[in-house]
Amino acid sequence: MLAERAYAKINLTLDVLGRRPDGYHEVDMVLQTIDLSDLIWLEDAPSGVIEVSSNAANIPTDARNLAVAAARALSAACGLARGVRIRIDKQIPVAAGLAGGSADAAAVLRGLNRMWQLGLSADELAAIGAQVGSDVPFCVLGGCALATGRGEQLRKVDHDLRAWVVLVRPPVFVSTAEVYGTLTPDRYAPAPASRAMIPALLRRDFDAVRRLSVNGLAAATLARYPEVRQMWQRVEQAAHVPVQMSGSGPTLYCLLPARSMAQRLYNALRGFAREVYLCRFVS
Ligand SMILES: C[C@@](CO)(OP(=O)(O)O)[C@H](O)COP(=O)(O)OP(=O)(O)OC[C@H]1O[C@@H](n2ccc(N)nc2=O)[C@H](O)[C@@H]1O
Ligand SMILES: Nc1ncnc2c1ncn2[C@@H]1O[C@H](COP(=O)(O)OP(=O)(O)O)[C@@H](O)[C@H]1O
Repeated sequence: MLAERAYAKINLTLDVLGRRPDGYHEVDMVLQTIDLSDLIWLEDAPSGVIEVSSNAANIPTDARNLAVAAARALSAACGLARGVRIRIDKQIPVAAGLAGGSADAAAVLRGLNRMWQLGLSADELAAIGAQVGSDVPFCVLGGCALATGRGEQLRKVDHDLRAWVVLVRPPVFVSTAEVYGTLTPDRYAPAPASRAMIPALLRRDFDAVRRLSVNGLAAATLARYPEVRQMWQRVEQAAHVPVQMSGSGPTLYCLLPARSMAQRLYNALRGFAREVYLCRFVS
């Protein structure tokens, strides 16, 4: 039996540059790992079957589970036919823009690489992860990175800015495909915000990082889900600092420079939102 942590991410920036002939969108995003995580348990299954179970009732427990898809992709890439029992202790909210499923998939790739002694490099695992989902390669690497292409091309951003993150998850489930599907060309960014965000991270300029955070999918999600728009307004009123959305949403976040400030905001938001989380950047 082996355990592997699966960390969530937030999008510090997310710019959509255009639509590709394969139906995906060309993106430019600065992704940051945060210390909100699922725990993945892996155990050999003599049956030869890949099985998954979880404490979360709202994720699939068949081949649609991204953890199962990852185990299958890894087996296929290595020409193996081994079984594994996967247990997901879920803490990351589902369909929330925090890459919970991708994080689980990445943890399965890292964990099976150890358990099956495959000796694959992080880059090789990331390439297999790209077959499972656009955000999986980033979740294999973790930390902070610039993600381009459909999100699978990564350049590490080695910064040591410390920041606290207060997350609020409005009570709706958002489909990533649907949000990308409703984007119109007027939402495409002429120049990606990562160009200014990355230098700000590297010089540890917290105020600039907070000011520069953008999300080119936010308008589409807000237009489709009025609950998210409402929550955004309420968080803004309570926080007195900028609010941003992660991924395709609906999770909203505020960045704070100190734990005491983050704790105060967490307490305030708990007054009107059921799902609030206090986290920090993980490098
Ligand atoms: C929006 C983002 C931002 O980090 O995150 P989440 O909200 O999912 O956390 C990602 O781009 C999501 O990545 P991920 O969730 O792995 O996407 P995938 O499974 O590969 O794709 C789901 C669907 O989203 C659309 N899609 C995804 C990525 C991309 N660059 N362009 C797209 O148009 C496609 O319609 C695709 O069928
Ligand atoms: N292991 C998993 N954890 C969470 N969601 C999963 C998993 N496997 C498949 N899914 C499905 O993936 C979709 C996206 O979920 P998730 O990865 O949590 O959100 P997001 O893509 O917004 O970051 C959901 O519809 C969910 O049912």
